[in-house]
Amino acid sequence: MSKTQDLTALLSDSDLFRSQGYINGQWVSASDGATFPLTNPATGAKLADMPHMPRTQVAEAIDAAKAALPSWSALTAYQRSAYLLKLHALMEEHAQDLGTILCVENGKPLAEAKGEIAYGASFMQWNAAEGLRTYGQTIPSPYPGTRNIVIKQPIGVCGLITPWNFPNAMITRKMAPALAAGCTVVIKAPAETPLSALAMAVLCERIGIPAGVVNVVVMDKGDREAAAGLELCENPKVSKISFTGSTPVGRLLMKQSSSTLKKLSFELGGNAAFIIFDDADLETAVKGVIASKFRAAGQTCVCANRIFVHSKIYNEFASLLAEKVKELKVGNGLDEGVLIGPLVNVRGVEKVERHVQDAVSKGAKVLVGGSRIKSENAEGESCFFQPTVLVDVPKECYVASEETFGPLAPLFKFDDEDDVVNRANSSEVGLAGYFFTNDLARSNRVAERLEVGMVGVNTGVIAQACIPFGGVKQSGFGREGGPGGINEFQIEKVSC
Ligand SMILES: NC(=O)c1ccc[n+]([C@@H]2O[C@H](COP(=O)([O-])OP(=O)(O)OC[C@H]3O[C@@H](n4cnc5c(N)ncnc54)[C@H](O)[C@@H]3O)[C@@H](O)[C@H]2O)c1
Ligand SMILES: O=CCCC(=O)O
Repeated sequence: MSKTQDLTALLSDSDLFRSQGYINGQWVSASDGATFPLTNPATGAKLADMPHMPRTQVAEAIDAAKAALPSWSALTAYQRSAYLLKLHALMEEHAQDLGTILCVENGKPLAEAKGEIAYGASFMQWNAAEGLRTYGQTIPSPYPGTRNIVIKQPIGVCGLITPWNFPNAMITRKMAPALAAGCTVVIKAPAETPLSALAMAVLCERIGIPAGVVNVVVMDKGDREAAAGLELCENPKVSKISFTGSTPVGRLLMKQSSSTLKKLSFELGGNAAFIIFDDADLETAVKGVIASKFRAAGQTCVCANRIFVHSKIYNEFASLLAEKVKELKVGNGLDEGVLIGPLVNVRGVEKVERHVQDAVSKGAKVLVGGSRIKSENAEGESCFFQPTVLVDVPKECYVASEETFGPLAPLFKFDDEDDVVNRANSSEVGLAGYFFTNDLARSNRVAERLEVGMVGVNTGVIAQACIPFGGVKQSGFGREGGPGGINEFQIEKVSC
């Protein structure tokens, strides 16, 4: 029988732990009592039995959001901004508890989880301010005696579908601009990390956000998840879907939303190229790779996936990187000094293993790591994989074309700028790209040529609430954060 873990024992405010959904200001179980077990990926211990909600409850949440819309959208921008600033303050106050919940359900180390809470809170702060600046326009008219006035209005009820890899920040990145704009929301929490979503609902309830403005529905992966997606896409009361997740699910949601022609913004998968030119500062580049590749154990959409190193510095760079990667301590995210936690589930481990085995079978060599880690106290199968560096990786292998979503750094060799930019661009997705160089002219040239939405120049860290976040090609469309992020949740209306 599997062990259970009492998460409340780790919290100073145990009320933040909730294992029911939140609909119309009420904490509710699945209407038919169905549940699914939520487990800690580091230990396999059961954290809670979560509600496995049917489609009818998603429809109820949509009804609640629709009913709450008139009064929420009628508040002044200043009143909504004040709510967001309160949420920001509460998130900072409860960072330790929110970080602990996130660490235990997702696996990322506690310090990193608390960093995510600060990142998540920054979307509240940014959008509290942006909500005050959703300016309209007056446009000179060609007709005498008239003027054209453009105002911005909330788009309406928004369905927010988010992934498990940033259980807090992917929600706040959508919810904050939606609420600031005057929209109400139904959040479909990821099955792997519902507790962080529900803890945010607790904070909303505490600051008096009215019933129905924020709703959180929860269900396991599979049929009910697909039914929830169908309801959100097909229900005419929902005006907008904001989705972060994989490209295949994005394609499906787009198809499903065509019946009601919803406004969509999609932040989908990536396959970031990380290019190190021969004039780069190697110590800085190594730090950049570690930051980009090993954050969240390699489970971020903007992770370096294909690392291209100029042949003149290839061996030196590989050994510097290997030295640092060997030092990364792997373990339970609650333990002191741990920098790499488990992957979110065994499927994630199997994918990394498949990418390593495929590359090695085609001639790559393992410089560091390369295997699963057997975890002595884990129940069932271990979710830990060694941080890995592969060298001499051939062009034709899975890791060159698929997102690994794990702690695997494959080093490809290149000789020529044109060739490496073409290889970087030879992907059907285009979310983030990175390069390291000390040549200013090249820096401008390569940044413009990379077919992605975001470029890191001499840095492996790009995430900030104040910049437009999003991709091109099959990484999706729409931008979150930045000055335009709130526009995704508004319509422009003209009166002439
Ligand atoms: N571009 C970005 O900003 C960004 C950020 C984080 C993650 N991602 C991408 O997300 C992927 C990893 O996350 P994942 O495995 O959870 O992705 P996923 O697409 O399987 O799931 C994402 C969310 O969609 C839900 N979902 C799945 N099928 C659904 C359906 N039929 N209807 C409605 N909802 C459905 C899931 O429950 C989850 O809440 C990676 O590809 C990663 O690159 C992108
Ligand atoms: O996984 C994708 C989001 C990562 C980020 O916001 O930096």
